[in-house]
Amino acid sequence: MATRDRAARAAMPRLKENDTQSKRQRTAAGTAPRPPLSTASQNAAAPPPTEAPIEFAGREDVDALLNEKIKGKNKMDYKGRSEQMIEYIKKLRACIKWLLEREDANLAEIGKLNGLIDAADKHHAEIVAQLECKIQESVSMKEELQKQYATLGESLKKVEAEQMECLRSYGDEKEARIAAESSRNELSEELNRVKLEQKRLNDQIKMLQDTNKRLQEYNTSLQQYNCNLQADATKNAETIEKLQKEKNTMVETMNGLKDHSNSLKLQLDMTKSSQNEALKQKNNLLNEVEALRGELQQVRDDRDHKSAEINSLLSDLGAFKELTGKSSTELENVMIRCDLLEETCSNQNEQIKTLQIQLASANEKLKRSNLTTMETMSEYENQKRMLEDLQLRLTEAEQKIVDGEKLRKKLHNTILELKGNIRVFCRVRPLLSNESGAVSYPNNGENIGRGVELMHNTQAYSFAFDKVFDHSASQEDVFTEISQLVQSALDGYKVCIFAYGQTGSGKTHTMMGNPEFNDQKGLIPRSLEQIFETSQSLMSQGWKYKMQASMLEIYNETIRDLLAASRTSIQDGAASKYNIKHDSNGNTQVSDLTIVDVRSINEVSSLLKRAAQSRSVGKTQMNEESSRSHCVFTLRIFGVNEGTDQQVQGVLNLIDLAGSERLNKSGVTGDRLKETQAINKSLSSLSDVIFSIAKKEEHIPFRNSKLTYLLQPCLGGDSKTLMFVNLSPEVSSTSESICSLRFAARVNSCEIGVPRRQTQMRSLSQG
Ligand SMILES: Nc1ncnc2c1ncn2[C@@H]1O[C@H](COP(=O)(O)OP(=O)(O)OP(=O)(O)O)[C@@H](O)[C@H]1O
Repeated sequence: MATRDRAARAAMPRLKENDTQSKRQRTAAGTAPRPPLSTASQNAAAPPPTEAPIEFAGREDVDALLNEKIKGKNKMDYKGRSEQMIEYIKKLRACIKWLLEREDANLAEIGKLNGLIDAADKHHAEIVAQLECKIQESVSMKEELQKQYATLGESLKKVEAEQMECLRSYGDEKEARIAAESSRNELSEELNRVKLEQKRLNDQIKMLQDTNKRLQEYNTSLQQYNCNLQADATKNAETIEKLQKEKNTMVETMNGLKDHSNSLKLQLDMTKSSQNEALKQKNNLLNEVEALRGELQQVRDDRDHKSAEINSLLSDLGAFKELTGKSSTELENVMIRCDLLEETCSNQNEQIKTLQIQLASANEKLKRSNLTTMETMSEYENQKRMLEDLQLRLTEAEQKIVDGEKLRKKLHNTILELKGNIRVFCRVRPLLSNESGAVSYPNNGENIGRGVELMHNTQAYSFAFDKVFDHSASQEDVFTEISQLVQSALDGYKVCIFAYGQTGSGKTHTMMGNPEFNDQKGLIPRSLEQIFETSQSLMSQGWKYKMQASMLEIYNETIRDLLAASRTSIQDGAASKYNIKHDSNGNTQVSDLTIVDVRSINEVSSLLKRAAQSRSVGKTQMNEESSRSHCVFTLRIFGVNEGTDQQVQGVLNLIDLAGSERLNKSGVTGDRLKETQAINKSLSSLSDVIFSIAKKEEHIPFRNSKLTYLLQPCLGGDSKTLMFVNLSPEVSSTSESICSLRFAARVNSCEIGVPRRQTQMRSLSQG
């Protein structure tokens, strides 16, 4: 069969090859025109053409050649016929040659193709052998698989039997497991409960340990801080005292020198006037001497004249005596006259001598007064130089004091900045006449001035803060402690001071006091006075300040503008205005809130009066008491130094919080209950915020109340915050006081971050 295929395949290419060949030749004939085969017959009469090669394109040409007929011009044209015959024979020969060539080419092609077919047959035989091997393998594999299938069938049967067994035992086990699981659930619930309890206890322990650790650290840092502060304060006080003494001495010396200089000036003036007098006298004397000299000359001339006269008279007399012998009386008269003249002459000589003596002594006096004047002048110059020297030293000493003060301020600020905590001061108000006290203070140990102790149900409670003011502390004492903090608002810090405590514990007294009386003024009026005074004194250093004040009240979570111009707008406070917004710099804006530019302390005083009036109007309108609302006074300070172009922007927030008493103690109902709940909500929001900050939680719930949202930049940012915890010392308030103190202690341990000063260069901010 294979041989038959091969023969058929060998025959097929041969025919194909002929076709291909003829096609190729036809294509070649198509592209290159060739002379027609009947050329000879057509040109029989023409002379025989030069031998052109005869080409065949294929079978058609051969058929055409075979069908060609030999025709003469007539039957007798043998010559023409024989020529055509010769031509035809030539063509036949060429055709036979072409056919032979084609036969050779075809044979060569057939040989090549037969070689290819043999190779393909060989390859085919190999593939067939491989396939047969594979088939053998598959058959043996199939047998193997059939055996395995049989074995697996048996195993499956066994497994099914086992599975049935297992299902039966699984049913039993399931029941047992359900029972075990229920008991396990019970146990795990118990375990979870125990774990939760353990976690809670661990947290509590950890918290206590943390608190303890922080308290210890805080205590150490406070001790360190205290020591440093005390050392600084002592050093600064010593330096200031020394500088003050030096300044006083200098001032005294300068005053003495000034007196001395004044007396010297007086003396100099006197000397000058006496010198002028002497000069005048001297001139008079000189004039007199001149006159006397003239007179003397006159007298001398007179005398000479008289002497000449006498001589002439004497000669006349002698001549007369000799010649005429006139009477002796006449002679005597002449003699008397002569004597008189001589006497006058000697008198005048005397006078001249006296005058000369007088002149010499006047000259002497003049010389002496000139000398004294010179001495006085040089002494005056010395004194003047000394005075200038002292003034220079005084300026230097004053500069040193200013520098020392600056350094102290800087150190103080650095300490506060490093500490980063909310500072807490405690103030205990005095007992009223009918009250008995439960508060005492440590009188030895490290807590002097910082500790406060309470007795409650025979148990003692001790607390320590940054400072404790007992009942005897005056408004001024309290202000002295916070004046530096207030001062830093002028330096560009945000400062927030708030008073916390139960009703009647002295918050309003501490914050506002009675501005009408000097010794009863609270922190707000005192701070404002200090800020205005300092801003005035800083003008000499090129600082110019602009201040803006606002004052609001938060009552039942509603803001009321205490500086609004009219009563209506105060009532409007209940509407949806007064939205609180904070910008990226931590500055707070309350929409529609009245902001007043204040230029003097008098303006602030009238503002405070206005606010107090608004509060009392609010009180009667809403039937509330002062203690039921939070009162927030804000002073914004914008400072620019004309010399250095430095700009600062500080804020001072002074807040009198609502009373912090608990509901069960107040025992109130109705509107008062609503008020108390609102107060408790905002104060508990305040404590939530502070404790979240203390725990460094990611989310601080500032937005939970208006108060905390308003204070957000002060509590959660870079401001300097101080809390006053006010206490009522009477026994009945002890439990409320302990609550306040516990809250204050936690606040005290709260780190809110490092205070940041808001300052920039004017050119930058304006560019
Ligand atoms: N340190 C003090 N020295 C003298 N008197 C004080 C002192 N502290 C408070 N008082 C007086 O105690 C009374 C209650 O004080 P104050 O009104 O300031 O308390 P409060 O805490 O502001 O109360 P409320 O929460 O009701 O506003 C006032 O008469 C006040 O003058």
